[in-house]
Amino acid sequence: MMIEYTRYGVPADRAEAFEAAYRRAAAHLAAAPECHDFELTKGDGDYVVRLTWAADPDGFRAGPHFAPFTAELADFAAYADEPRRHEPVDIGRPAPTLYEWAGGAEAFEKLLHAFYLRVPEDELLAPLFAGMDPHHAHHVADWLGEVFGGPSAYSTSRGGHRGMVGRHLGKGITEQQRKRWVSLLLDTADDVGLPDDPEFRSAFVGYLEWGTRMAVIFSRPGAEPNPAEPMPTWDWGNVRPWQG
Ligand code: HEM
Repeated sequence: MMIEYTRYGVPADRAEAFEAAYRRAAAHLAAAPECHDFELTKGDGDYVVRLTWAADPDGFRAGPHFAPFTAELADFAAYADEPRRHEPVDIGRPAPTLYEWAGGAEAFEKLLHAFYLRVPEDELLAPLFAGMDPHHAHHVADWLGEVFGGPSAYSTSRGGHRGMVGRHLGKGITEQQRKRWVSLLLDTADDVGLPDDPEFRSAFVGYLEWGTRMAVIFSRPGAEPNPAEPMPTWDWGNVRPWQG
């Protein structure tokens, strides 16, 4: 993840026009898959833009969203300093990751092994998984662990997001099968003792809803997922158990 900061020394009488221009420019950032997040902050006499890139920002500069983005800001380019590139520095976290809260690799292995033992017994899911790789449970445990803030095990060994998407192509997963996958996994989570506090479970279910709906989309005939899409990462939502 790379973060870019750009300072704009905008004169007070042009501040309103600058904010309006950035609001329009932001639509092009939002549409660019390389841009993970952005923020405009205002100080005493200047603005600072923070752009957080999920992928190489040079990809954005070579892509279709760059020209309309810069066009919106053309009148303000003279006020901009050179963008400064930063990388996050690990200074520890004030909070556990979802991965740590769940119980780490061991918890995900236990969950997925129990889940895929049940899958062949399920009339809706069994046909889809009939030719399943014998290490499937372990691979999905690596995937979930990485998404929830654990080590990059899936990216290192199975090709990251592109690898996972490729293994759903052409599977034609139905909405009924998706719902069953989620409900069977949640039942299994209860049975293996995954944390059941409301905060953890709401974040966990949030990811499962998103991830399974994406899996359905990737599995449709003729689906053409974007190979540049980065590995998703999931964090706590608005509620955190360790804050009491
Ligand atoms: C959050 C949702 C999901 C996640 C995280 C997930 C994760 C994965 C991963 C990581 C793989 C590749 C494993 C490998 O590297 O070998 C995979 C494959 C597969 N997934 Fe999913 N999946 C999800 C949803 C679903 C759903 C809803 C279905 C069907 C109901 C499904 C059916 C399959 C099938 C059939 C394969 C290929 C298995 C094989 O033949 O080895 N997935 N999934």
